[in-house]
Amino acid sequence: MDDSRAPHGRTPRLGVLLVNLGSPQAPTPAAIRRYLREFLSDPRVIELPRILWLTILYLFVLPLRPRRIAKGYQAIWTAEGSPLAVHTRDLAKRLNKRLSDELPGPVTVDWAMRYGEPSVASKLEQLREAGAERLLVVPLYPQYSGSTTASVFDAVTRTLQGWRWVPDLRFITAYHDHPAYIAALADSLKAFEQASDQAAPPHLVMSFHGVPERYIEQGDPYFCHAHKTARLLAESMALQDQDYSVSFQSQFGKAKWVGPSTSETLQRLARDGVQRVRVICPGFAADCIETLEEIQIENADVFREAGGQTLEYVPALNASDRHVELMSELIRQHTSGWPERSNQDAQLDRSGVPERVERLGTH
Ligand SMILES: C=CC1=C(C)c2cc3[nH]c(cc4nc(cc5[nH]c(cc1n2)c(C)c5CCC(=O)O)C(CCC(=O)O)=C4C)c(C)c3C=C
Ligand SMILES: [Fe+2]
Ligand SMILES: [Fe+2]
Repeated sequence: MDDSRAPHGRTPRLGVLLVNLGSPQAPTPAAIRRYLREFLSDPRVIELPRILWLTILYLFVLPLRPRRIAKGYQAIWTAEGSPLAVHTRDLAKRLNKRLSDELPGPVTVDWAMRYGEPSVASKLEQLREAGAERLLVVPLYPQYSGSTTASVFDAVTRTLQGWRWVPDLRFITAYHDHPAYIAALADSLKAFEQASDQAAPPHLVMSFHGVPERYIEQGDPYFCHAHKTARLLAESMALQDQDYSVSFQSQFGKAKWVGPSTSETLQRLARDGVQRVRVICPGFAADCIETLEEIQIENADVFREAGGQTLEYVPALNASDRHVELMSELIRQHTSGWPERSNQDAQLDRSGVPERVERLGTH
């Protein structure tokens, strides 16, 4: 059991951990297999009877899928690694600088991946070493889902179970309707519009990652969160019903997923004579295989094959100024008024402290 906290005398630090989903370490079948094994073994992600699912996973998914999707990862991979990891890292770096300048007390902003590297456990350990006695965990999922957000909660609390002295802990469960989030999305749409040479903006598709329909029936708020984000974004852009569609992408497995699916939506629009579409994926804080490959490459083909002309993809918030702005506002709101109960309070007036307390005291 780890039992140290910051040695007394050091100022207690606020630790902020941004957590994203995770990505393979390399765009190779072997690395993808390692990543999928961890990801798809999480019972929060696949809610099938364990033995049944593990049989499918080991007999079919892990032997076949990594090779099938490796090309997709190779198409989006950057010199610095997986886009999801690169953007998440850059966002954390920029936030660390910004909040260190702005917040009154010491702060460290860092990032971790729920699956793969850098792990939640290793980053929590580092924050503890740095004296972070207050900890704010920010899963980078605007819309809550048990399959994503709650799984980050599991990873954090599993690590803390091994600590003797746990930090003061706060956890952001969702920010799907936060005005700063909606403003950031609207701002990136407007910037995209200004850069475009077309007079009228094209039909907007708001595409969210899907989840199995059964999860929603059983009480997961994800579908409602996604629709609320879409409505608020449409309102802030003054869009009429016919100007935009809401759809769900990245279906996985045989179960029925929430719909309508993004590719069917694009086919329907093309059949209805829509020539140009603009796609935004508000549920993805950072670009990744699901946006850069599935939307920008695959679904652009789907749209053209159905008779459409151009699909423009609006990049995720990534490490942009508007994302830094949104995150610093969220973090400020969730940490303001957080009392500094700390080791410093425990620096007792030692007069009259019994010898045994003096000897064992961690103060
Ligand atoms: C943004 C929210 C996400 C939800 C909700 C979500 C649910 C969910 N995903 C799968 C299966 C897969 N997802 C994969 C990739 C992936 N998923 C998200 C986000 C959400 N998933 C991100 C950010 C990524 C990208 C990772 C990257 O490396 O770029 C994959 C891996 C790729 C593939 O094999 O197609 C799978 C598998 C399920 C089953 C699920 C809901 C239960
Ligand atoms: Fe996913
Ligand atoms: Fe996918």
